[in-house]
Amino acid sequence: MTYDIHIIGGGLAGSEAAWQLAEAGIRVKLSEMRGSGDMTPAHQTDGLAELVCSNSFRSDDAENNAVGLLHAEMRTFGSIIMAEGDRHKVPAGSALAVDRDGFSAGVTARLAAHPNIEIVRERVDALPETPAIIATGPLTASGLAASIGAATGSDALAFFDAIAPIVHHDSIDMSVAWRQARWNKGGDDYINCPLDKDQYHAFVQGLIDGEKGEFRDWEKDTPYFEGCMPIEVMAERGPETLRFGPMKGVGLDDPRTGRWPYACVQLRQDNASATLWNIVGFQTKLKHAEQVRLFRTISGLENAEFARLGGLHRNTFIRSPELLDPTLRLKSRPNIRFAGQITGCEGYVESAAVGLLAGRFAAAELRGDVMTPPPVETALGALLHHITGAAEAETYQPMNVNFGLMPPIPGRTKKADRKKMYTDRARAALAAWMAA
Ligand SMILES: Cc1cc2nc3c(=O)[nH]c(=O)nc-3n(C[C@H](O)[C@H](O)[C@H](O)COP(=O)(O)OP(=O)(O)OC[C@H]3O[C@@H](n4cnc5c(N)ncnc54)[C@H](O)[C@@H]3O)c2cc1C
Repeated sequence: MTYDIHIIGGGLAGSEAAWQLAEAGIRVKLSEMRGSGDMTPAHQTDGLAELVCSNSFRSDDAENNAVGLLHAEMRTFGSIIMAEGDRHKVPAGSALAVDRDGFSAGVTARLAAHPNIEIVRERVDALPETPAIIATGPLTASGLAASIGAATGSDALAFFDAIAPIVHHDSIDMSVAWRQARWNKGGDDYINCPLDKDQYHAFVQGLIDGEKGEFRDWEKDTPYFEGCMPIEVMAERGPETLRFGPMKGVGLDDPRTGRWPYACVQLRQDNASATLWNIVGFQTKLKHAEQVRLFRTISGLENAEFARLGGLHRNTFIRSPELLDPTLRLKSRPNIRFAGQITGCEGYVESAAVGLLAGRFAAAELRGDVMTPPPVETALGALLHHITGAAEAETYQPMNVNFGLMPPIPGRTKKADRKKMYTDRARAALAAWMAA
């Protein structure tokens, strides 16, 4: 097939960009290196849009949370990531969590069946001269990363990211663990494993003393990704840090005591058949044997069998505010757009959203249409401004986003009031932008 645009990388961003372009009638070549003998350190399959760690797209609440609003806006534009996410949803309270294999298979099948898309399993080692979208993510293969470095003239920024462990359900002792969502929001979607005071402090000490993976020289000065911080790094910040983070006991009623536990570990369903559960927020760089030993000190997990253990990887992304224009084009080579986490945005949903924007901008350009970026009042616009470095960048906090973090609106002091105003303002701005 002859094509109008080349997309490199079939992750969340590249898949979404391909879909948006193809739906607009543009012919797309989508190059993905997995399936051709190459692999990244975090992916495990050849499927497109593979989720490399958690199976959650975070809050789906469009009234109270900016990520939820981002979901809603993406659905408005026919997002394939949201459509397949909704189709493969698993219970997770007010969050949208998905069966990762079903989700990835769904995205792969729909892209493969689209008449305007050709998927080629190949690694690309240089930036193309023709119109292209680079969506190779934080684990971009080294040849292309070098080519990007040469074209941008600036050093790539690197940071660490970690993977949480996954447990087989039938190895969890449900006479000790129990099903409940915190504050009962979302029924019994989570499995909870309680820790008493002694157990908790011994666990924290075990994390601090535990043997960790070695750093290589080139990795030593790389900072962590705040939203995916390894538990042992949190433990090192203070004995109570985990108890106020992923090991919070509040809002969880242990049926054996009738009280909230001192600390608690939560597991979230990871596949549709509910045979696999991931330990929420338990990304780690502890050595595998150490992980097994320590996690089995948690009540209910004494005999846990692990489908996957935690891990740690270095990520790469470009300094997008300096390098990209407001429609995600590389300023020095406008035939190239960047999308997804390689732009420095963090999170599955954000990566897909930037893919959606890059796809729509490219489609408009190839058709000869003018397309203005979405206004900053919308969730998509706020994210775009955050990436391209516009003045209002702080209106979108990529991780743990909620409207409470946004700047106060004069005269509106109550949080609920502000949330409603932001939501109403975002909806009006999106409608006006779509109509223009
Ligand atoms: C270890 C790790 C854990 C993470 N955990 C979470 C999490 O729990 N929750 C969350 O919301 N976000 C998480 N993220 C952040 C982010 O959301 C994901 O990285 C997300 O997958 C980014 O989407 P993407 O499309 O930009 O990149 P990816 O999904 O990584 O897709 C990029 C694709 O490009 C391909 N590729 C790379 N180089 C080449 C090349 N030269 N030629 C052809 N193909 C190439 C890769 O094989 C891959 O399929 C994590 C990131 C990492 C690295």
